Amino acid sequence: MYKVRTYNKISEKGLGLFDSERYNIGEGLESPDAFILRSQKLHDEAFPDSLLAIARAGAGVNNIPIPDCTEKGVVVFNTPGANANAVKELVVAGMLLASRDVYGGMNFVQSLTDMDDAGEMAKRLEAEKKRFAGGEIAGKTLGIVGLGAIGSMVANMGLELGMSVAGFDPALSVEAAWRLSSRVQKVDNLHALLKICDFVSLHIPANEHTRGLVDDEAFAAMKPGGCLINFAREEIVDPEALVKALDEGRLHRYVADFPRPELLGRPEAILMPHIGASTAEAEQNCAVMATRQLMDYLENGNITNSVNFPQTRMGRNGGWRITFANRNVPKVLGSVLSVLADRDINVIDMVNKSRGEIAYNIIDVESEPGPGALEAIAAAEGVIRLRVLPPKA
Ligand SMILES: NC(=O)c1ccc[n+]([C@@H]2O[C@H](COP(=O)([O-])OP(=O)(O)OC[C@H]3O[C@@H](n4cnc5c(N)ncnc54)[C@H](O)[C@@H]3O)[C@@H](O)[C@H]2O)c1
Ligand SMILES: O=C(O)[C@H](O)COP(=O)(O)O
Repeated sequence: MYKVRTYNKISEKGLGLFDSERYNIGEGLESPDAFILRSQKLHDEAFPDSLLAIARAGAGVNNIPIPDCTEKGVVVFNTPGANANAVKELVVAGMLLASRDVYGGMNFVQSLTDMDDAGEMAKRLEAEKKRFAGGEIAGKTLGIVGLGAIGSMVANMGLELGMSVAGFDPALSVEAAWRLSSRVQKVDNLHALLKICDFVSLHIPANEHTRGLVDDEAFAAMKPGGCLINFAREEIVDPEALVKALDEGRLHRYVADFPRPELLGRPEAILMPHIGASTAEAEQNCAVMATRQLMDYLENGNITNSVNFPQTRMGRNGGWRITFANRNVPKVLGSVLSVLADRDINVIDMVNKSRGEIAYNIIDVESEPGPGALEAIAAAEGVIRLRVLPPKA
């Protein structure tokens, strides 16, 4: 029986895929094989020795201590693209809210509780509506920082809304490039992008390279009166520089999914409580993808969409399956194969993949590897984590 500890609200559409005969799923389970979670911060949590994998039902993994996981051989998965449409749709809402005072206008209407004559009310609305006038987004320039799963969708959507679109991404993946319209102008540095855009939307991960990326210099480079949209992560925007840019009127609106106390009460700040991925569809997509990836890893050792381990898959062929993670240095695989050869354990098929300092292997063998073989493999220099899985048709 595998044990999967859950955190946060994970859609039942995903959790329901775990077969209750083989999986025990729940909050606070002791000695879990895996965690499944959303934004739960794990940096201060002790990891049980039993932990093999963490599935993040979502995109951002800055809530997980990835280097520690890698060191311990814990595979971390995320669900690329599964919530991208939900974020894209909220970016449209953000741009509209930044351009027109929809929120102020609605609040004004709801404040007229003392009026009971429809005719009088209509006159008052017509007289006051000029206070809530705005601009259109068609014809404006939208800049996207990060053209991955979300950024590429936002870019294409900008074109459909009649905007000019420019994008900056120094590490654009081939798949993202295929998704992107050829009408998106590629810009080769952040400040050049900021200079030409009326709206700038951030779609990059929070990491050591992006923390504080939007700083005083970035705000100074921005087109005066521009709007910044942040559905990526709070820490990408330097808070002091942001407040200064709003105070000086250089930044017209800050639309963000990550409110901070100093922004409360400021009409230029349009703030949401981290709801970018909070749609039924996105929650289901993420939970289903995370669950499938986790089950395939626990039952077959296959790795799909990991953020710290190489993509590694091999079909089952009836044999016993040995999987192990190792430091990516010479001779480790050779030592393991020698252990098997010395015990006349025949290899049916194998795959060896590496990613930076880590390597991962799947070796299918004809006969069950006994405790002596497994002890010798686990003791081989460089081996971090070993598993053995029974045959499966
Ligand atoms: N508000 C929400 O609810 C919500 C929902 C989903 C994702 N997110 C955030 O959005 C981020 C992006 O999500 P995604 O699914 O598009 O991820 P993704 O991995 O598909 O795309 C990220 C892109 O950013 C690029 N990039 C990285 N560093 C960059 C830099 N310094 N400058 C320019 N480009 C850079 C990468 O090359 C990649 O193409 C996530 O990491 C997460 O933090 C927030
Ligand atoms: O990175 C993500 O996928 C988003 O920030 C969504 O986070 P959530 O799953 O906690 O809503």
